[in-house]
Amino acid sequence: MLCSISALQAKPLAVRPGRRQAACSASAARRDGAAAASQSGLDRSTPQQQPQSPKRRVEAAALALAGGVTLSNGGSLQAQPDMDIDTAAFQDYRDNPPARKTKIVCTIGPTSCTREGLFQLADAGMSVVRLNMSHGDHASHKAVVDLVREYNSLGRGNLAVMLDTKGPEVRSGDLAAPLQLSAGDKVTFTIVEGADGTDNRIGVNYDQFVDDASVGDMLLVDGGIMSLQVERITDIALVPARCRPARCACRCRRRHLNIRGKSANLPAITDRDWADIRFGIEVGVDFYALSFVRDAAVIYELKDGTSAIGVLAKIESADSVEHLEEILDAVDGAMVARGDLGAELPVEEVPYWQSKIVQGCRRRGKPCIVATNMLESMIQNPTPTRAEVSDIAIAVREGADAVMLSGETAYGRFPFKSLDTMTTVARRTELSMLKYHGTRRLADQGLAEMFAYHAVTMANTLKTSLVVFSRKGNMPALLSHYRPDYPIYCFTENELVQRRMALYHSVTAIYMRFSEQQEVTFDRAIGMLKERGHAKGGQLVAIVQSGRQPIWRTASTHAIQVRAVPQDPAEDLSSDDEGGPVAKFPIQQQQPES
Ligand SMILES: Nc1ncnc2c1ncn2[C@@H]1O[C@H](COP(=O)(O)OP(=O)(O)O)[C@@H](O)[C@H]1O
Ligand SMILES: C=C(OP(=O)(O)O)C(=O)O
Repeated sequence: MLCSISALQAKPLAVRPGRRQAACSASAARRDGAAAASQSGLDRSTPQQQPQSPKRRVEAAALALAGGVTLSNGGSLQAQPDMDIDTAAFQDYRDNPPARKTKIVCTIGPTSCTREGLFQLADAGMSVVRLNMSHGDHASHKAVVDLVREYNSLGRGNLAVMLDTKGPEVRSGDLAAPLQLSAGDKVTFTIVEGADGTDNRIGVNYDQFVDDASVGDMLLVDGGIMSLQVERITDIALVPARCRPARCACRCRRRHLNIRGKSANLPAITDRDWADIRFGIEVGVDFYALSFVRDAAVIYELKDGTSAIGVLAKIESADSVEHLEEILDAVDGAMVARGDLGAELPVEEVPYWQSKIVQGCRRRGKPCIVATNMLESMIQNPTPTRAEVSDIAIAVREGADAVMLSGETAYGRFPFKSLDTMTTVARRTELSMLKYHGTRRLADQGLAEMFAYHAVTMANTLKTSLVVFSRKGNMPALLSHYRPDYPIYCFTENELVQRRMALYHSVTAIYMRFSEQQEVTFDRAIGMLKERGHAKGGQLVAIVQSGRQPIWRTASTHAIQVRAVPQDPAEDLSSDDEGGPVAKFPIQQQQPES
Protein backbone atom coordinates (compact mmCIF):
# COMPACT_ATOMS: atom_id res chain seq x y z
CA MET A 1 0.00 0.00 0.00
CA LEU A 2 1.55 3.22 -1.02
CA CYS A 3 0.08 6.41 -2.27
CA SER A 4 2.83 8.65 -3.34
CA ILE A 5 3.14 11.98 -5.01
CA SER A 6 6.63 13.01 -5.73
CA ALA A 7 8.50 15.45 -7.83
CA LEU A 8 12.05 16.34 -8.60
CA GLN A 9 12.74 20.03 -8.42
CA ALA A 10 11.06 21.22 -11.58
CA LYS A 11 8.82 18.29 -12.43
CA PRO A 12 5.07 18.50 -12.67
CA LEU A 13 2.94 16.77 -10.05
CA ALA A 14 2.14 13.16 -10.70
CA VAL A 15 -0.73 11.48 -8.86
CA ARG A 16 -0.14 7.76 -8.52
CA PRO A 17 -2.80 6.20 -6.35
CA GLY A 18 -2.23 2.44 -6.54
CA ARG A 19 -4.99 -0.12 -5.95
CA ARG A 20 -3.55 -1.12 -2.58
CA GLN A 21 -3.57 2.47 -1.45
CA ALA A 22 -7.18 2.93 -2.43
CA ALA A 23 -8.07 -0.23 -0.57
CA CYS A 24 -6.26 0.80 2.58
CA SER A 25 -7.63 4.31 2.58
CA ALA A 26 -11.06 2.96 1.98
CA SER A 27 -10.96 0.56 4.88
CA ALA A 28 -9.58 3.20 7.23
CA ALA A 29 -12.13 5.71 6.03
CA ARG A 30 -14.92 3.22 6.64
CA ARG A 31 -13.67 2.50 10.13
CA ASP A 32 -13.46 6.24 10.88
CA GLY A 33 -16.88 6.96 9.52
CA ALA A 34 -18.54 4.06 11.28
CA ALA A 35 -16.90 4.92 14.57
CA ALA A 36 -17.91 8.55 14.38
CA ALA A 37 -21.47 7.66 13.47
CA SER A 38 -21.92 5.11 16.20
CA GLN A 39 -20.33 7.34 18.83
CA SER A 40 -22.28 10.42 18.01
CA GLY A 41 -25.67 8.89 17.30
CA LEU A 42 -26.32 12.04 15.33
CA ASP A 43 -28.80 12.68 12.60
CA ARG A 44 -26.54 13.00 9.56
CA SER A 45 -29.29 14.09 7.24
CA THR A 46 -27.90 17.52 6.37
CA PRO A 47 -25.72 17.55 3.28
CA GLN A 48 -22.66 18.62 5.19
CA GLN A 49 -23.01 15.78 7.68
CA GLN A 50 -23.69 13.08 5.11
CA PRO A 51 -21.14 10.34 5.67
CA GLN A 52 -18.99 10.13 2.62
CA SER A 53 -18.45 6.69 1.13
CA PRO A 54 -14.87 5.49 1.48
CA LYS A 55 -14.57 5.51 -2.25
CA ARG A 56 -15.74 9.10 -2.45
CA ARG A 57 -13.29 10.09 0.23
CA VAL A 58 -10.40 8.61 -1.67
CA GLU A 59 -11.66 10.21 -4.87
CA ALA A 60 -12.00 13.47 -3.02
CA ALA A 61 -8.45 13.13 -1.78
CA ALA A 62 -7.17 12.46 -5.27
CA LEU A 63 -9.14 15.42 -6.57
CA ALA A 64 -7.81 17.62 -3.84
CA LEU A 65 -4.32 16.47 -4.67
CA ALA A 66 -4.84 17.36 -8.28
CA GLY A 67 -5.07 20.97 -7.15
CA GLY A 68 -7.45 23.89 -7.41
CA VAL A 69 -9.30 23.14 -4.16
CA THR A 70 -9.44 25.44 -1.19
CA LEU A 71 -8.23 24.02 2.10
CA SER A 72 -11.24 22.41 3.60
CA ASN A 73 -12.46 19.84 6.06
CA GLY A 74 -12.46 16.07 5.85
CA GLY A 75 -14.03 15.20 2.55
CA SER A 76 -15.94 18.29 1.57
CA LEU A 77 -14.46 20.14 -1.31
CA GLN A 78 -16.42 23.30 -0.65
CA ALA A 79 -14.90 26.24 1.11
CA GLN A 80 -16.12 26.26 4.69
CA PRO A 81 -16.82 29.39 6.65
CA ASP A 82 -14.07 30.02 9.17
CA MET A 83 -14.43 28.39 12.60
CA ASP A 84 -16.95 25.89 11.36
CA ILE A 85 -18.11 23.36 13.91
CA ASP A 86 -18.31 19.77 12.72
CA THR A 87 -20.39 17.98 15.34
CA ALA A 88 -19.46 14.47 14.29
CA ALA A 89 -15.79 15.30 14.21
CA PHE A 90 -16.15 17.06 17.56
CA GLN A 91 -17.50 13.84 19.05
CA ASP A 92 -14.75 11.84 17.37
CA TYR A 93 -12.14 14.17 18.78
CA ARG A 94 -13.64 14.25 22.23
CA ASP A 95 -13.50 10.47 22.49
CA ASN A 96 -10.02 10.24 21.12
CA PRO A 97 -8.40 13.64 21.51
CA PRO A 98 -5.24 14.34 19.54
CA ALA A 99 -2.36 16.42 20.87
CA ARG A 100 -3.20 20.03 21.75
CA LYS A 101 -2.37 22.26 18.83
CA THR A 102 -2.03 25.62 20.57
CA LYS A 103 1.25 25.98 22.40
CA ILE A 104 1.69 27.51 25.85
CA VAL A 105 4.48 29.86 26.92
CA CYS A 106 5.08 30.13 30.69
CA THR A 107 7.04 32.90 32.37
CA ILE A 108 9.38 31.44 34.96
CA GLY A 109 9.81 33.34 38.23
CA PRO A 110 10.09 32.74 41.96
CA THR A 111 7.22 30.24 42.15
CA SER A 112 8.31 28.12 39.20
CA CYS A 113 12.10 28.26 38.99
CA THR A 114 12.79 25.19 41.11
CA ARG A 115 13.47 21.81 39.53
CA GLU A 116 10.21 20.46 40.89
CA GLY A 117 8.19 23.50 39.80
CA LEU A 118 9.63 23.69 36.31
CA PHE A 119 9.35 19.96 35.69
CA GLN A 120 5.77 19.98 36.92
CA LEU A 121 4.86 22.80 34.50
CA ALA A 122 6.63 20.98 31.68
CA ASP A 123 4.85 17.70 32.41
CA ALA A 124 1.55 19.60 32.47
CA GLY A 125 1.93 21.04 28.97
CA MET A 126 4.28 24.04 28.98
CA SER A 127 5.84 24.31 25.51
CA VAL A 128 8.15 27.32 25.85
CA VAL A 129 9.94 28.74 28.90
CA ARG A 130 10.00 32.54 29.00
CA LEU A 131 12.82 34.32 30.81
CA ASN A 132 11.88 37.92 31.51
CA MET A 133 15.12 39.91 31.63
CA SER A 134 13.37 42.74 33.46
CA HIS A 135 13.62 40.55 36.52
CA GLY A 136 16.19 38.18 37.98
CA ASP A 137 19.87 38.06 37.01
CA HIS A 138 21.98 36.01 34.63
CA ALA A 139 22.80 33.40 37.27
CA SER A 140 19.14 32.75 38.08
CA HIS A 141 18.18 32.61 34.37
CA LYS A 142 21.10 30.28 33.63
CA ALA A 143 19.86 27.95 36.37
CA VAL A 144 16.48 27.79 34.60
CA VAL A 145 18.11 27.05 31.22
CA ASP A 146 20.12 24.24 32.86
CA LEU A 147 16.90 22.73 34.21
CA VAL A 148 15.32 22.92 30.76
CA ARG A 149 18.31 21.12 29.24
CA GLU A 150 18.09 18.48 31.94
CA TYR A 151 14.36 18.00 31.32
CA ASN A 152 14.85 17.65 27.58
CA SER A 153 17.82 15.31 27.92
CA LEU A 154 15.75 12.98 30.11
CA GLY A 155 13.51 12.51 27.07
CA ARG A 156 10.54 13.92 28.97
CA GLY A 157 9.73 16.61 26.46
CA ASN A 158 10.86 19.27 24.10
CA LEU A 159 10.96 22.69 25.77
CA ALA A 160 12.24 25.78 24.00
CA VAL A 161 13.62 28.82 25.81
CA MET A 162 12.59 32.37 24.95
CA LEU A 163 14.63 35.28 26.29
CA ASP A 164 12.43 38.35 26.62
CA THR A 165 14.57 41.49 26.62
CA LYS A 166 13.94 44.29 29.06
CA GLY A 167 14.05 46.76 26.20
CA PRO A 168 13.82 50.51 26.45
CA GLU A 169 11.07 50.27 29.01
CA VAL A 170 10.25 52.86 31.58
CA ARG A 171 9.83 51.49 35.08
CA SER A 172 9.35 52.80 38.56
CA GLY A 173 11.99 52.00 41.15
CA ASP A 174 11.86 50.06 44.40
CA LEU A 175 9.72 51.22 47.33
CA ALA A 176 10.75 51.13 50.98
CA ALA A 177 7.16 50.21 51.92
CA PRO A 178 3.84 49.80 50.09
CA LEU A 179 2.10 53.10 49.36
CA GLN A 180 -1.51 53.75 50.30
CA LEU A 181 -3.09 56.51 48.24
CA SER A 182 -6.46 58.20 48.39
CA ALA A 183 -8.26 60.21 45.71
CA GLY A 184 -6.62 63.60 45.34
CA ASP A 185 -3.26 62.45 46.67
CA LYS A 186 -0.36 63.68 44.66
CA VAL A 187 2.48 61.47 43.56
CA THR A 188 5.82 62.63 42.31
CA PHE A 189 7.80 60.63 39.82
CA THR A 190 11.42 61.64 39.82
CA ILE A 191 14.79 60.72 38.38
CA VAL A 192 16.49 62.12 41.46
CA GLU A 193 18.29 59.29 43.26
CA GLY A 194 16.96 57.94 46.53
CA ALA A 195 13.21 58.27 45.92
CA ASP A 196 11.76 55.15 47.49
CA GLY A 197 8.11 56.04 48.02
CA THR A 198 8.67 58.20 51.08
CA ASP A 199 6.50 61.35 50.78
CA ASN A 200 4.88 59.74 47.73
CA ARG A 201 8.07 60.29 45.72
CA ILE A 202 8.77 57.42 43.36
CA GLY A 203 11.87 56.85 41.27
CA VAL A 204 11.85 56.46 37.45
CA ASN A 205 14.61 54.78 35.43
CA TYR A 206 14.38 57.08 32.39
CA ASP A 207 16.07 60.47 32.38
CA GLN A 208 13.98 61.99 29.57
CA PHE A 209 10.71 61.08 31.21
CA VAL A 210 10.02 64.70 31.90
CA ASP A 211 10.70 65.73 28.29
CA ASP A 212 8.20 63.24 26.92
CA ALA A 213 5.35 64.22 29.25
CA SER A 214 3.02 67.20 28.94
CA VAL A 215 0.47 68.61 31.35
CA GLY A 216 -2.82 66.73 30.90
CA ASP A 217 -1.20 63.47 29.75
CA MET A 218 -2.34 60.23 31.33
CA LEU A 219 0.38 58.28 33.06
CA LEU A 220 -0.44 54.58 33.29
CA VAL A 221 1.06 52.37 35.96
CA ASP A 222 1.35 48.65 35.13
CA GLY A 223 -0.63 48.89 31.92
CA GLY A 224 -3.41 50.95 33.46
CA ILE A 225 -4.01 49.24 36.81
CA MET A 226 -3.60 52.80 38.07
CA SER A 227 -3.87 55.92 35.96
CA LEU A 228 -2.61 59.32 36.96
CA GLN A 229 -3.06 62.65 35.23
CA VAL A 230 -0.02 64.86 34.82
CA GLU A 231 -0.73 68.17 36.53
CA ARG A 232 2.61 69.87 36.62
CA ILE A 233 6.09 69.38 35.24
CA THR A 234 8.94 71.04 37.05
CA ASP A 235 12.33 71.97 35.70
CA ILE A 236 14.03 69.66 38.14
CA ALA A 237 12.57 66.72 36.24
CA LEU A 238 9.62 66.00 38.45
CA VAL A 239 6.24 64.90 37.19
CA PRO A 240 3.58 65.38 39.83
CA ALA A 241 0.31 63.66 39.09
CA ARG A 242 -3.09 63.18 40.63
CA CYS A 243 -4.16 59.66 41.54
CA ARG A 244 -7.48 58.52 40.02
CA PRO A 245 -8.80 55.63 42.17
CA ALA A 246 -10.74 56.55 45.33
CA ARG A 247 -8.35 54.62 47.51
CA CYS A 248 -5.79 52.15 46.37
CA ALA A 249 -2.70 50.31 47.37
CA CYS A 250 -0.24 51.81 44.93
CA ARG A 251 1.34 48.93 42.99
CA CYS A 252 4.27 51.06 42.03
CA ARG A 253 7.23 48.83 42.84
CA ARG A 254 9.23 48.17 39.65
CA ARG A 255 6.10 48.71 37.53
CA HIS A 256 5.79 49.69 33.89
CA LEU A 257 5.09 53.36 33.29
CA ASN A 258 3.57 54.51 30.01
CA ILE A 259 2.37 57.85 28.86
CA ARG A 260 -0.76 57.19 26.85
CA GLY A 261 -0.10 57.50 23.10
CA LYS A 262 3.62 58.21 23.42
CA SER A 263 6.58 55.89 23.02
CA ALA A 264 9.67 56.61 25.10
CA ASN A 265 12.55 58.14 23.21
CA LEU A 266 15.07 55.45 24.09
CA PRO A 267 17.46 53.39 21.92
CA ALA A 268 15.68 50.33 20.52
CA ILE A 269 18.22 47.95 22.02
CA THR A 270 19.90 49.28 25.13
CA ASP A 271 23.41 48.34 26.36
CA ARG A 272 21.76 46.23 28.99
CA ASP A 273 19.80 44.40 26.26
CA TRP A 274 22.99 43.68 24.29
CA ALA A 275 24.51 42.13 27.41
CA ASP A 276 21.39 39.98 27.81
CA ILE A 277 21.46 39.04 24.12
CA ARG A 278 25.08 37.87 24.47
CA PHE A 279 24.03 35.89 27.53
CA GLY A 280 21.32 34.29 25.37
CA ILE A 281 23.91 33.17 22.83
CA GLU A 282 26.14 31.78 25.60
CA VAL A 283 23.43 29.65 27.18
CA GLY A 284 21.80 28.77 23.85
CA VAL A 285 18.28 30.18 23.96
CA ASP A 286 15.96 29.41 21.06
CA PHE A 287 14.10 32.71 20.69
CA TYR A 288 14.53 36.34 21.58
CA ALA A 289 11.38 38.29 22.25
CA LEU A 290 12.47 41.83 21.50
CA SER A 291 10.69 44.45 23.59
CA PHE A 292 9.44 47.79 22.28
CA VAL A 293 10.32 47.15 18.65
CA ARG A 294 9.59 50.35 16.71
CA ASP A 295 10.45 49.40 13.16
CA ALA A 296 12.16 46.73 11.10
CA ALA A 297 15.65 48.25 11.35
CA VAL A 298 16.21 46.99 14.87
CA ILE A 299 15.24 43.46 13.85
CA TYR A 300 17.83 43.42 11.06
CA GLU A 301 20.39 44.79 13.52
CA LEU A 302 19.74 41.95 15.95
CA LYS A 303 19.47 39.22 13.32
CA ASP A 304 22.83 40.21 11.90
CA GLY A 305 24.73 38.75 14.79
CA THR A 306 22.41 36.00 16.01
CA SER A 307 21.18 34.11 12.99
CA ALA A 308 20.53 30.78 14.70
CA ILE A 309 18.20 32.31 17.26
CA GLY A 310 14.62 33.11 16.23
CA VAL A 311 13.71 36.76 16.71
CA LEU A 312 10.16 37.56 17.79
CA ALA A 313 8.98 41.16 17.86
CA LYS A 314 6.87 42.23 20.81
CA ILE A 315 4.21 44.50 19.41
CA GLU A 316 3.54 46.78 22.31
CA SER A 317 3.96 50.38 21.32
CA ALA A 318 2.21 53.04 19.27
CA ASP A 319 5.24 53.05 16.94
CA SER A 320 5.19 49.29 16.42
CA VAL A 321 1.59 49.18 15.19
CA GLU A 322 2.37 52.00 12.78
CA HIS A 323 5.16 49.88 11.25
CA LEU A 324 3.45 46.54 11.72
CA GLU A 325 3.76 45.17 8.17
CA GLU A 326 7.47 45.92 7.79
CA ILE A 327 8.17 44.50 11.25
CA LEU A 328 6.28 41.28 10.50
CA ASP A 329 8.17 40.95 7.21
CA ALA A 330 11.48 41.17 9.07
CA VAL A 331 10.89 38.94 12.11
CA ASP A 332 10.63 35.19 12.66
CA GLY A 333 7.43 35.66 14.67
CA ALA A 334 5.65 38.07 16.98
CA MET A 335 4.09 38.51 20.39
CA VAL A 336 0.95 40.54 21.02
CA ALA A 337 2.22 42.15 24.23
CA ARG A 338 -1.12 43.41 25.40
CA GLY A 339 0.11 44.91 28.67
CA ASP A 340 2.06 47.76 27.17
CA LEU A 341 0.01 47.84 23.98
CA GLY A 342 -3.12 48.55 26.02
CA ALA A 343 -1.30 51.29 27.85
CA GLU A 344 0.14 53.08 24.85
CA LEU A 345 -3.08 52.73 22.83
CA PRO A 346 -6.68 53.00 23.99
CA VAL A 347 -7.42 49.65 25.58
CA GLU A 348 -10.49 49.07 23.40
CA GLU A 349 -8.19 48.95 20.35
CA VAL A 350 -6.24 45.96 21.67
CA PRO A 351 -8.59 43.25 20.25
CA TYR A 352 -8.39 44.88 16.83
CA TRP A 353 -4.59 44.88 16.90
CA GLN A 354 -4.50 41.36 18.31
CA SER A 355 -6.43 40.09 15.28
CA LYS A 356 -4.30 42.11 12.87
CA ILE A 357 -1.07 40.80 14.36
CA VAL A 358 -2.20 37.16 14.55
CA GLN A 359 -3.52 37.24 10.98
CA GLY A 360 -0.43 39.10 9.76
CA CYS A 361 1.79 36.37 11.22
CA ARG A 362 -0.39 33.57 9.91
CA ARG A 363 -0.38 34.99 6.40
CA ARG A 364 3.40 34.95 6.51
CA GLY A 365 3.64 31.49 8.10
CA LYS A 366 5.31 32.92 11.21
CA PRO A 367 4.40 31.98 14.77
CA CYS A 368 2.45 34.39 16.95
CA ILE A 369 2.01 34.49 20.73
CA VAL A 370 -0.92 36.21 22.46
CA ALA A 371 0.28 37.44 25.86
CA THR A 372 -0.60 39.14 29.12
CA ASN A 373 -3.50 39.11 31.55
CA MET A 374 -4.82 35.85 30.12
CA LEU A 375 -5.56 34.42 33.56
CA GLU A 376 -4.63 37.42 35.68
CA SER A 377 -7.19 36.69 38.41
CA MET A 378 -5.55 33.28 38.94
CA ILE A 379 -2.48 35.00 40.35
CA GLN A 380 -4.63 35.17 43.51
CA ASN A 381 -7.60 32.84 42.92
CA PRO A 382 -7.83 29.15 42.07
CA THR A 383 -10.51 29.68 39.40
CA PRO A 384 -10.58 31.94 36.34
CA THR A 385 -13.16 34.54 35.46
CA ARG A 386 -15.50 33.72 32.59
CA ALA A 387 -14.02 36.62 30.64
CA GLU A 388 -10.53 35.15 30.97
CA VAL A 389 -11.73 31.80 29.65
CA SER A 390 -13.31 33.55 26.67
CA ASP A 391 -10.15 35.53 26.10
CA ILE A 392 -8.10 32.32 25.73
CA ALA A 393 -10.78 30.84 23.47
CA ILE A 394 -10.64 33.90 21.20
CA ALA A 395 -6.87 33.66 20.82
CA VAL A 396 -7.18 29.94 20.01
CA ARG A 397 -9.96 30.60 17.50
CA GLU A 398 -7.93 33.32 15.84
CA GLY A 399 -5.33 30.63 15.25
CA ALA A 400 -2.54 32.03 17.44
CA ASP A 401 0.33 29.56 17.66
CA ALA A 402 0.68 30.12 21.38
CA VAL A 403 -0.88 31.75 24.41
CA MET A 404 1.22 32.97 27.31
CA LEU A 405 1.14 33.04 31.10
CA SER A 406 3.06 35.78 32.91
CA GLY A 407 2.61 36.51 36.62
CA GLU A 408 0.32 33.45 36.82
CA THR A 409 3.31 31.10 36.60
CA ALA A 410 6.09 33.53 37.63
CA TYR A 411 4.86 34.52 41.09
CA GLY A 412 1.17 33.59 41.32
CA ARG A 413 -0.35 31.39 44.01
CA PHE A 414 -1.68 28.82 41.52
CA PRO A 415 0.87 28.30 38.75
CA PHE A 416 -0.13 24.70 37.99
CA LYS A 417 -3.85 25.34 38.15
CA SER A 418 -3.35 28.29 35.81
CA LEU A 419 -1.53 26.14 33.28
CA ASP A 420 -4.09 23.40 33.66
CA THR A 421 -6.91 25.89 33.05
CA MET A 422 -5.19 27.28 29.97
CA THR A 423 -4.52 23.80 28.61
CA THR A 424 -8.10 22.68 29.15
CA VAL A 425 -9.64 25.80 27.64
CA ALA A 426 -7.33 25.64 24.61
CA ARG A 427 -8.11 21.99 23.99
CA ARG A 428 -11.85 22.42 24.48
CA THR A 429 -11.85 25.30 22.05
CA GLU A 430 -9.86 23.31 19.51
CA LEU A 431 -12.36 20.46 19.82
CA SER A 432 -15.19 22.78 18.95
CA MET A 433 -13.48 24.15 15.87
CA LEU A 434 -11.98 21.30 13.99
CA LYS A 435 -11.43 23.39 10.94
CA TYR A 436 -8.76 25.99 10.93
CA HIS A 437 -8.07 27.41 7.54
CA GLY A 438 -4.82 28.08 5.82
CA THR A 439 -4.45 31.73 5.03
CA ARG A 440 -2.09 31.64 2.09
CA ARG A 441 -3.20 30.47 -1.32
CA LEU A 442 -0.05 29.34 -3.09
CA ALA A 443 0.99 32.96 -3.37
CA ASP A 444 4.66 32.37 -4.02
CA GLN A 445 4.21 29.09 -5.88
CA GLY A 446 7.34 27.43 -4.48
CA LEU A 447 7.30 23.66 -4.77
CA ALA A 448 7.66 23.17 -1.02
CA GLU A 449 4.76 25.56 -0.46
CA MET A 450 2.61 23.69 -2.93
CA PHE A 451 3.49 20.36 -1.38
CA ALA A 452 2.65 21.64 2.08
CA TYR A 453 -0.69 22.93 0.90
CA HIS A 454 -1.66 19.70 -0.85
CA ALA A 455 -0.31 17.49 1.91
CA VAL A 456 -2.53 19.28 4.42
CA THR A 457 -5.55 19.05 2.13
CA MET A 458 -4.93 15.35 1.69
CA ALA A 459 -4.38 14.69 5.39
CA ASN A 460 -7.56 16.59 6.27
CA THR A 461 -9.52 14.68 3.68
CA LEU A 462 -8.26 11.33 4.88
CA LYS A 463 -8.27 12.41 8.54
CA THR A 464 -4.64 11.49 9.08
CA SER A 465 -1.72 13.00 10.94
CA LEU A 466 1.19 14.37 8.96
CA VAL A 467 4.70 13.02 9.36
CA VAL A 468 7.54 15.21 8.14
CA PHE A 469 11.31 14.73 8.05
CA SER A 470 13.16 17.97 8.40
CA ARG A 471 16.72 19.23 8.71
CA LYS A 472 16.06 22.96 8.83
CA GLY A 473 12.50 23.23 10.05
CA ASN A 474 11.08 24.86 6.92
CA MET A 475 8.61 22.16 5.92
CA PRO A 476 7.04 21.64 9.38
CA ALA A 477 6.64 25.42 9.63
CA LEU A 478 4.89 25.47 6.25
CA LEU A 479 2.61 22.58 7.20
CA SER A 480 1.81 24.35 10.47
CA HIS A 481 0.96 27.46 8.50
CA TYR A 482 -1.85 25.58 6.76
CA ARG A 483 -3.27 24.52 10.13
CA PRO A 484 -4.07 20.85 9.46
CA ASP A 485 -6.95 19.25 11.35
CA TYR A 486 -4.66 16.56 12.78
CA PRO A 487 -1.19 16.77 14.34
CA ILE A 488 2.10 17.24 12.51
CA TYR A 489 4.89 14.96 13.73
CA CYS A 490 8.22 16.45 12.78
CA PHE A 491 11.20 14.10 12.87
CA THR A 492 14.56 15.81 12.92
CA GLU A 493 18.12 15.11 13.89
CA ASN A 494 18.75 18.77 14.59
CA GLU A 495 18.06 19.63 18.23
CA LEU A 496 17.73 23.34 17.45
CA VAL A 497 14.98 22.62 14.94
CA GLN A 498 13.32 20.28 17.40
CA ARG A 499 13.21 22.94 20.12
CA ARG A 500 12.17 25.72 17.80
CA MET A 501 9.14 23.70 16.72
CA ALA A 502 7.87 23.94 20.31
CA LEU A 503 6.31 27.27 19.36
CA TYR A 504 4.64 26.20 16.12
CA HIS A 505 0.95 25.40 16.01
CA SER A 506 0.10 21.67 15.72
CA VAL A 507 3.73 20.50 15.57
CA THR A 508 5.16 17.82 17.85
CA ALA A 509 8.88 17.56 17.14
CA ILE A 510 10.70 14.30 17.80
CA TYR A 511 14.46 13.89 17.75
CA MET A 512 15.52 10.86 15.79
CA ARG A 513 18.69 9.90 13.97
CA PHE A 514 18.05 9.43 10.27
CA SER A 515 19.33 6.27 8.63
CA GLU A 516 21.20 6.34 5.33
CA GLN A 517 18.16 4.59 3.96
CA GLN A 518 14.88 6.35 3.66
CA GLU A 519 12.76 3.26 4.28
CA VAL A 520 14.60 2.41 7.49
CA THR A 521 14.06 5.99 8.66
CA PHE A 522 10.35 5.93 7.85
CA ASP A 523 10.02 2.60 9.62
CA ARG A 524 11.81 3.92 12.68
CA ALA A 525 9.64 7.04 12.78
CA ILE A 526 6.39 5.15 12.49
CA GLY A 527 7.62 2.77 15.18
CA MET A 528 8.26 5.76 17.47
CA LEU A 529 4.81 7.17 16.81
CA LYS A 530 3.28 3.84 17.79
CA GLU A 531 5.46 3.52 20.88
CA ARG A 532 4.42 6.98 22.08
CA GLY A 533 0.75 6.36 21.45
CA HIS A 534 0.50 8.88 18.59
CA ALA A 535 -0.55 6.22 16.06
CA LYS A 536 -2.23 2.84 16.09
CA GLY A 537 -1.81 -0.14 13.78
CA GLY A 538 -3.94 0.19 10.65
CA GLN A 539 -4.19 4.00 10.84
CA LEU A 540 -3.03 6.04 7.89
CA VAL A 541 -0.35 8.69 8.10
CA ALA A 542 0.66 11.19 5.43
CA ILE A 543 4.41 11.37 5.04
CA VAL A 544 5.83 14.56 3.62
CA GLN A 545 9.35 15.13 2.52
CA SER A 546 10.33 18.31 0.83
CA GLY A 547 13.23 20.67 0.62
CA ARG A 548 15.82 22.17 -1.66
CA GLN A 549 17.99 19.07 -1.35
CA PRO A 550 16.74 15.56 -0.82
CA ILE A 551 17.54 14.08 2.59
CA TRP A 552 18.22 10.72 0.96
CA ARG A 553 20.37 10.70 -2.14
CA THR A 554 18.16 8.26 -3.98
CA ALA A 555 14.90 9.95 -3.05
CA SER A 556 12.83 12.65 -4.69
CA THR A 557 13.32 16.18 -3.51
CA HIS A 558 9.61 16.41 -2.84
CA ALA A 559 7.30 13.55 -1.96
CA ILE A 560 3.97 12.96 -0.24
CA GLN A 561 2.91 9.45 0.63
CA VAL A 562 0.03 7.89 2.48
CA ARG A 563 0.96 4.79 4.41
CA ALA A 564 -0.72 2.50 6.86
CA VAL A 565 0.84 2.04 10.27
CA PRO A 566 1.69 -1.67 10.53
CA GLN A 567 -0.37 -3.86 12.82
CA ASP A 568 1.23 -5.81 15.64
CA PRO A 569 0.36 -9.50 15.57
CA ALA A 570 -1.83 -8.91 18.61
CA GLU A 571 -3.77 -6.14 16.89
CA ASP A 572 -6.95 -6.87 15.03
CA LEU A 573 -6.16 -7.32 11.35
CA SER A 574 -9.65 -6.53 10.22
CA SER A 575 -10.15 -7.66 6.69
CA ASP A 576 -11.13 -5.34 3.96
CA ASP A 577 -13.19 -6.46 1.05
CA GLU A 578 -11.36 -4.33 -1.46
CA GLY A 579 -7.83 -5.24 -0.57
CA GLY A 580 -7.62 -7.74 2.28
CA PRO A 581 -5.89 -7.04 5.58
CA VAL A 582 -3.76 -3.94 5.96
CA ALA A 583 -0.30 -4.95 4.87
CA LYS A 584 2.82 -4.87 7.02
CA PHE A 585 5.05 -1.86 6.75
CA PRO A 586 7.20 -1.28 4.74
CA ILE A 587 5.04 -2.25 1.87
CA GLN A 588 6.93 -0.99 -1.07
CA GLN A 589 10.15 0.86 -1.63
CA GLN A 590 9.57 4.30 -2.97
CA GLN A 591 11.27 4.66 -6.30
CA PRO A 592 13.05 7.88 -7.08
CA GLU A 593 11.52 9.79 -9.94
CA SER A 594 13.67 9.75 -12.98
N1 LIG B 1 12.93 36.01 36.90
C1 LIG B 1 12.09 36.60 37.74
N2 LIG B 1 12.48 36.86 38.99
C2 LIG B 1 11.63 37.46 39.85
N3 LIG B 1 10.36 37.82 39.56
C3 LIG B 1 9.94 37.59 38.33
C4 LIG B 1 10.77 36.97 37.35
N4 LIG B 1 10.08 36.90 36.21
C5 LIG B 1 8.85 37.44 36.45
N5 LIG B 1 8.76 37.84 37.73
C6 LIG B 1 7.61 38.41 38.41
O1 LIG B 1 6.45 38.08 37.68
C7 LIG B 1 5.76 39.26 37.30
C8 LIG B 1 4.99 39.01 36.01
O2 LIG B 1 5.84 38.66 34.97
P1 LIG B 1 5.86 39.54 33.65
O3 LIG B 1 4.49 39.76 33.17
O4 LIG B 1 6.81 38.88 32.75
O5 LIG B 1 6.49 40.88 34.22
P2 LIG B 1 6.42 42.40 33.86
O6 LIG B 1 5.04 42.75 33.48
O7 LIG B 1 6.89 43.02 35.13
O8 LIG B 1 7.39 42.59 32.73
C9 LIG B 1 6.82 40.32 37.27
O9 LIG B 1 6.30 41.62 37.42
C10 LIG B 1 7.68 39.93 38.44
O10 LIG B 1 7.10 40.36 39.65
C1 LIG C 1 4.38 40.81 27.53
C2 LIG C 1 4.53 42.09 27.81
O1 LIG C 1 5.78 42.55 28.11
P1 LIG C 1 6.36 42.70 29.60
O2 LIG C 1 5.96 41.50 30.41
O3 LIG C 1 7.83 42.82 29.43
O4 LIG C 1 5.71 43.90 30.11
C3 LIG C 1 3.39 43.04 27.74
O5 LIG C 1 3.62 44.25 27.82
O6 LIG C 1 2.26 42.58 27.56
